[in-house]
Order: sequence, then structure tokens, then C-alpha cells
Amino acid sequence: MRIGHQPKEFLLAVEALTVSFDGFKAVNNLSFYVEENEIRVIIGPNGAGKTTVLDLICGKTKATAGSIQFRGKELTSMKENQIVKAGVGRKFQNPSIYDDLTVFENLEISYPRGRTVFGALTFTRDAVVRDRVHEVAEMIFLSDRLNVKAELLSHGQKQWLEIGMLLIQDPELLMLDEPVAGMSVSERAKTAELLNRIIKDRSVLVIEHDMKFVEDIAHKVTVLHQGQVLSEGSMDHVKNDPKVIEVYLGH
Ligand SMILES: Nc1ncnc2c1ncn2[C@@H]1O[C@H](COP(=O)(O)OP(=O)(O)OP(=O)(O)O)[C@@H](O)[C@H]1O
Repeated sequence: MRIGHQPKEFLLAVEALTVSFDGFKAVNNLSFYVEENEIRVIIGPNGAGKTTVLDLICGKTKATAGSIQFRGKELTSMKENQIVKAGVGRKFQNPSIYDDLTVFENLEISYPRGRTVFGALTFTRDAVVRDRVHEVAEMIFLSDRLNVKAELLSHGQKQWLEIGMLLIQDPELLMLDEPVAGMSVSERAKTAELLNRIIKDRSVLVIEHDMKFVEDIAHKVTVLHQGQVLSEGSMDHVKNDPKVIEVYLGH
């Protein structure tokens, strides 16, 4: 019997999650809960298990024990593509965009197929897709770059395009691994604005090392250390927590 938390209230409920690699527990009895419309940031020293947590949620790595409930569905028993269909989108550190295609085409090919019931009415579907591409392009600050080949975009614009390729699938949970790495100060500020805008319809789970960016976006911060939660709460709370200063922020 579960005491305390009622997972139904949460978009994502990770409970007692563990993964062992040859006996080494990269994630060790980890529990945390993400609410709807929340931006949660996971921070922690190198090797704390942050990327492994995202790998477990998106099904890339299989858990040794524990549970990941997303909208009441158990993700640990699902395949990667089923998890995507259930509404979980994941962006990796390196953009996986198609350099030879334009911004428009990159967004267009990411539009989910088979979800609509238009059947033979291709022109109706085309119009719907086109409208959605324009809507997403606006969100990711690329409205005036739609006909530009992706290879010509700046590093930051490439990162936004990949976020757009996930947004067009309308995930309820979007997971981002160090989204502002390599970005300029102004691109970081725009990325914070972008994330704050898109959580109207979803939650975002971010791994990040840039503390200024974390302060700008985090509703709540989870500090990982050796595969476990070291501290959790507001940015103010965790940055003043002596345990966090000792193992992470003090370095
Ligand atoms: N497939 C794997 N096989 C064996 N060990 C692994 C595997 N994946 C991760 N690890 C180990 O698990 C630990 C956690 O790694 P992880 O990449 O999740 O850390 P992290 O917090 O994301 O670190 P960083 O900030 O450096 O990206 C590390 O010691 C890593 O070597």
C-alpha cells in the first residue's frame, strides 16, 4: 500500500526506480513526482545518474526495479515507440535534425502520422499540417527561416528546431538534456521564454548545469547524487541546502 502520495494527481510518478549496470546502481531507489504544467530541472554532479533517469523514462534503458507511471500508464513495461505514442518526447544533447532539409520540411516530417481521420482528403490534412508547422515555427523563433536549410542555422536555432520537431507531436511530457549547452546569452534567454510558454499544455523535465538558466526556468529542482535524491524543492531551497553546496554547488 502506498502512503502519502497519490500518483494519479501527478503527470509523472517515478517510484523506487533502480537500474544496475553489472551490480553498479546508477539509479538507486529513486522517487520523484512531476505535476502538470511544471518545469522540473534535474541537477547534480557528473555521473549522478541524470541522463540515465531520462533513458529509463523514454524506454532506452530498462529498469532493474521500480515503477514509472505516466498518466496512469506503467512505462517500464513499454517499448520506446509506445512511450513516444503515449506522449513522452525526448531531446538528446546533439540535435538530430536533417541538415539537407529546410526548417519547414524538418517540422513537416515530424508531424505524427496516422493520428488523424482525414483518409483520402489529402488537401485537408496538408492544410492542417501547414498550419501546425507555422504555429510551431513561431513558437521556436524560426518563422522567418522556414525555407532555410537546417545546416545554415546557428547552433541555437538548430536546438530550437529539434525542440519544434518534438513539439509538433504535442507531447505531454518533454524531456531535454542540457538544452542551452553552447548557446549565447541571448539564445539562453529566448530558450527560457520558449519553455515558459510551452508548459501551458505540457510539463517539461530538463537536465541542466547552467545555474542561471535553472533559476530562470525551474518551478522545482531535484538534485541527484549517486542515483538518489540529495535535495528537492525550489531553487532557493536547494541552493542553500548544505548537502547540495558540499557535493555540487561548492565546486
Ligand atoms: N549503459 C551503461 N553501462 C554501464 N554504466 C553506465 C551505463 N550508463 C550509465 N552508466 C554509469 O552510470 C553512472 C551515471 O551516468 P549518467 O550518464 O546517468 O550521469 P549524469 O548525471 O548524466 O552525468 P553527466 O552530468 O556527466 O552527464 C555513471 O557512472 C555512468 O558511467
